[in-house]
Order: sequence, then C-alpha cells, then structure tokens
Amino acid sequence: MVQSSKKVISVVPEPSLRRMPAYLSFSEGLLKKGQEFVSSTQIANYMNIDPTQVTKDLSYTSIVGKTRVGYEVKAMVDILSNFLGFTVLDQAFLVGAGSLGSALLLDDGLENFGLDIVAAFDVNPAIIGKKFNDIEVFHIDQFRDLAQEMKAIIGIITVPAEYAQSVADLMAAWGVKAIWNFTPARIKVPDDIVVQNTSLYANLAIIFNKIHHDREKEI
Ligand SMILES: NC(=O)c1ccc[n+]([C@@H]2O[C@H](COP(=O)([O-])OP(=O)(O)OC[C@H]3O[C@@H](n4cnc5c(N)ncnc54)[C@H](O)[C@@H]3O)[C@@H](O)[C@H]2O)c1
Repeated sequence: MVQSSKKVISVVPEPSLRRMPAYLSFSEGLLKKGQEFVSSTQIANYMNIDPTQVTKDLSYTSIVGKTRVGYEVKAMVDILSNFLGFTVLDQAFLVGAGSLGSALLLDDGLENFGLDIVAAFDVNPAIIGKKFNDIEVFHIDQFRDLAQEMKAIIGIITVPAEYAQSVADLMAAWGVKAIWNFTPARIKVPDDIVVQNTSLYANLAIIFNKIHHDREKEI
C-alpha cells in the first residue's frame, strides 16, 4: 500500500480541546504582564501536565513554537481564540428561563466565548415578557416563528428533565446545529446535531468521591 505523505487533518481529541481554553486564559494573563514568549514547560507547569502533552495539543492548531524561545504569546492568544471559535459570535436560543436559565442569560461572559443568546422561551406566565440582560423571554409557542426570524443555530436547554426531549425535538425540527443540554436527561436527536451535556453536579460528585476517598485513607 502506498502511504500518502500529505498531512492528514485529524479531529482534535476532546481532552486536548478541553485544555485549550486554559492555555488561552494563561497566555492572555502573560500578555497582560507583557511577556513575549512562553515555553511548553512553563505552560505544562501551570497546567500540571507533561510538556509533550502541551506540544501535542498545540500541534492541532497553527501555532508554531521557536527553538529555545517557545511560543509567541500574542500569536497564541489570537490563534487559540480563533481556533476555539471564540472570536465569531454564534446566535443561540435558550429554553427554560428559570433559575439556571436566567443565570445564563445574565452572564455577560458567554459573549466573550462566542455565544450570543438572542431569545429565551418559557411556559410560565410570570416569566414571559421579562428581560434578562436585554434578552426577552417569549412563550414557547412562539418558538417556530421567532426561530425563523432570528435563525439561531444553537439551542440551550434548561427546563426540568422531563421536558428536555420535547424541547430538543422542537429545536431539531427547526434546524439547530448544536444543543447545549444542562438537564440530567439524555436527549435523542439526529446524528448531525452536536449535543453537549453539561452538569455541575457531575463535577461535584467527583469532588465528593475524591475527598471521601482521601478521608478513608486517613482512617
Ligand atoms: N447542568 C447543571 O449543572 C445544572 C445545574 C442546575 C440545574 N440544572 C438542570 O437545569 C434544569 C433547570 O433547573 P432550574 O433550577 O433552573 O429549574 P427552574 O424550575 O428554576 O426552571 C425551569 C424553567 O423551565 C420552564 N419550563 C418548564 N417546562 C417548559 C417547557 N416545556 N418549555 C419551556 N419552558 C419550560 C419553567 O417554567 C421554569 O421557568 C433542570 O433540568 C435541572 O436539573 C442543571
């Protein structure tokens, strides 16, 4: 079999992608302090990982290190924020403007990471018509019409778990490309829709597991 010498552009492994926002935040800090170059060892020490892992992760991007000096900090900030999609704003809808949903609507930080929530939906008459951070909450029955008008491509689900699938169906029928699901329910959507499940509680379970394990070791 003839091996092609052409470089294959590979899909970035999820663990590498998960580390990249931390590389970005670290290099932004260095840039503020006026540091021009950073080595993979310095990044690795900050991250508490091996320098070869840093080099491997960054090799998925177009960042190129220079022998002896390392990576140029400004280029790292620019390339990583582009690579992670943080420099382009993508529009999103949020369904379920209760305590978690409204907190997300009030979070200005999401825009810095490329997420622009343009409208929210709920079924509670006490919430409909309210604005959080200038984002209006509409009745869910208005979803189809407003989706047509606003053309958001990301759907955020923050409803009680039992309604997650029906909301996901509505979003899929409209044509979102990705769903950020904060509910503990596992939703089913067509394969071409990206689904990311996020749970603070899962992280809490890891914390508890670790501290309980350490406590057992002490006994
Ligand atoms: N991922 C996490 O870390 C995390 C953290 C907190 C809560 N949650 C989950 O997020 C969800 C919301 O939690 P919460 O504490 O904000 O609850 P909440 O009750 O405060 O808010 C839920 C909102 O959804 C609305 N709603 C209900 N059915 C709807 C429907 N069919 N269409 C549109 N809106 C509808 C309700 O009126 C309410 O405003 C739950 O599934 C919860 O388990 C996840």
